[in-house]
Amino acid sequence: MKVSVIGAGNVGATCADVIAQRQIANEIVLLDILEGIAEGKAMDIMQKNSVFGIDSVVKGVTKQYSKTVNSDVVVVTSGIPRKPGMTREELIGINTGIVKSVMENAMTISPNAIFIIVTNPLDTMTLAAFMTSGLSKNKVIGMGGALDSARFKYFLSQQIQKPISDIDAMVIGGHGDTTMLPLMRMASYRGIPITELLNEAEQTEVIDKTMNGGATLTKLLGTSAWYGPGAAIANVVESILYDRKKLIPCSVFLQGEYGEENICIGVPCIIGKEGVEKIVELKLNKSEKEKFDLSAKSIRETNGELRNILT
Ligand SMILES: NC(=O)c1ccc[n+]([C@@H]2O[C@H](COP(=O)([O-])OP(=O)(O)OC[C@H]3O[C@@H](n4cnc5c(N)ncnc54)[C@H](O)[C@@H]3O)[C@@H](O)[C@H]2O)c1
Ligand SMILES: O=C(O)C[C@H](O)C(=O)O
Repeated sequence: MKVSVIGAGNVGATCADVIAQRQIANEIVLLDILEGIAEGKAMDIMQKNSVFGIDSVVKGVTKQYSKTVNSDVVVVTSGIPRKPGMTREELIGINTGIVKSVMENAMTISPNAIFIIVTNPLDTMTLAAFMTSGLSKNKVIGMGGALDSARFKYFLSQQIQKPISDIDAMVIGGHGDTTMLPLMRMASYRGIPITELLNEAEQTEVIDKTMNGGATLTKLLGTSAWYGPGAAIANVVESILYDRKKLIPCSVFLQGEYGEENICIGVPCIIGKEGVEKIVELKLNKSEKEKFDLSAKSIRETNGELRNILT
């Protein structure tokens, strides 16, 4: 099984490393436009593989799309990350052109691949990849909700002082500081509703921390995060390659689901060998639906800018 990762920066290289370490794919190609960076990171990962006796092969290339031929999954991590104080939406100008050109180059050489878009602003870049590629909607998956849900679980575990693996929780909506919708009503600790364990103020605190999770890390690191993102991408890749049919919130093109159309936004999806195999429609209550609608409205505003850039 072959995975290509386009953009060998912090997130792309970490994702390749996790995929290799967990032996999710036997062949991983890292590609970047900067001379030598992908080759160097691939060599470093291979030397780490040598320490642990891992046989997944990681190759690094500069601009050589021919090496990505017939990939089963292509991960798009190319693009500029935000700096402290910025929003993800501010990246739209430069990242749209990058995502468009990467899709053009990668899809002709891997006609059967499923694409995972990571570049920010995530929901709008997923729409850009979908619109400019002409691929079917099941083959273009935006990774945002998988990471946001991981952060939600982390902050819940901190608040209730219980292990992360005992917590189940999901974030839907946009992958933006103000557009995320952490579903507190559905979060649980081993089946016990979290709403029975935390008072309203504590719940609000966890929601705020989750929504600002990316911004908090960007402030601490001076650039955006990579360990959580790399792992969250690898989880989506694994569900596709092994047809695990995991329920993962992903940004996908909606045509009527959740009352929305012609937009990519985070919703729970069954992810398997066909990519997005099913969109699961949760019964949102009035307040959740209002927040989801506001999230979609805000993404549409950014999508308006996208249409201006693309025309
Ligand atoms: N969706 C998410 O959950 C999530 C999480 C983290 C980061 N991100 C986004 O992912 C992107 C990458 O973040 P990062 O921290 O790895 O940034 P980075 O700067 O470390 O790496 C980006 C890499 O992309 C490369 N690149 C630029 N243009 C390219 C092109 N046309 N073809 C191939 N490679 C190209 C750069 O040379 C660089 O190596 C950013 O847009 C960031 O906001 C999204
Ligand atoms: O916060 C960012 O800009 C990067 C990414 O979207 C994240 O959530 O870590």
